[in-house]
Amino acid sequence: MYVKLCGLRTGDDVAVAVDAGADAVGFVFSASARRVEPDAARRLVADVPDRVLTVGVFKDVGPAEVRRVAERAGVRAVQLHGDYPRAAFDEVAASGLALVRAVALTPDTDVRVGAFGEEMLLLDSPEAGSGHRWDLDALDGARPEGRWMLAGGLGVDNVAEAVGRARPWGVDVSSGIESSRGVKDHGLMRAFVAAARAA
Ligand SMILES: O=C(O)c1ccccc1N[C@@H]1O[C@H](COP(=O)(O)O)[C@@H](O)[C@H]1O
Repeated sequence: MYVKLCGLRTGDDVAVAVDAGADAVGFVFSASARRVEPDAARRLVADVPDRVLTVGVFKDVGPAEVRRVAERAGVRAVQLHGDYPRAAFDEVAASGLALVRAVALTPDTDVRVGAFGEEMLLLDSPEAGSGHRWDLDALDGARPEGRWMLAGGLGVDNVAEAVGRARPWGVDVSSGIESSRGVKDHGLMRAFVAAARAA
């Protein structure tokens, strides 16, 4: 089970995520209580070993700005939330960044992993980063195959049940590992990785 911990903001957050065995860590560059400045993220990214993927998270930000911020921060991948055309993905990928396509599941969602050139697909709630669950029954008949992550209101207490129902390749979490909005709880971070791996 691939595990991404998102919305990290401090050096201690990063150290705990790496020590807990996260596969990927996310830094939010869009409007959010979790937003970090690119230069601050660059200092955090410097302490992440190569085995852990660093992901910049963007919502409704144009491809040129995504590239500029991602390159400034030094992340290796970007996660794009919003109504991006295929050309925007291609423009970002041309700079060598790996892509995570983040979508909410609707009847019109293209759930084929790689349909927009992405390495990973993220199925999230319609309100990204809200901590809200979504109806996993919607996956019946629309379940992706391959490298797709489940997100949206996951936490230590429900990740096993959610994985059992959705059968994702990976999971992604932000709100569920916080003590208050934007403040990571290091005990919950460790417990989440363990619970996801045991699921
Ligand atoms: O966390 C945010 O504020 C955020 C802002 C803009 C785009 C995405 C954001 N968060 C992403 O939401 C999912 C899961 O969130 P949660 O566990 O339900 O809180 C995760 O991929 C975050 O990167």
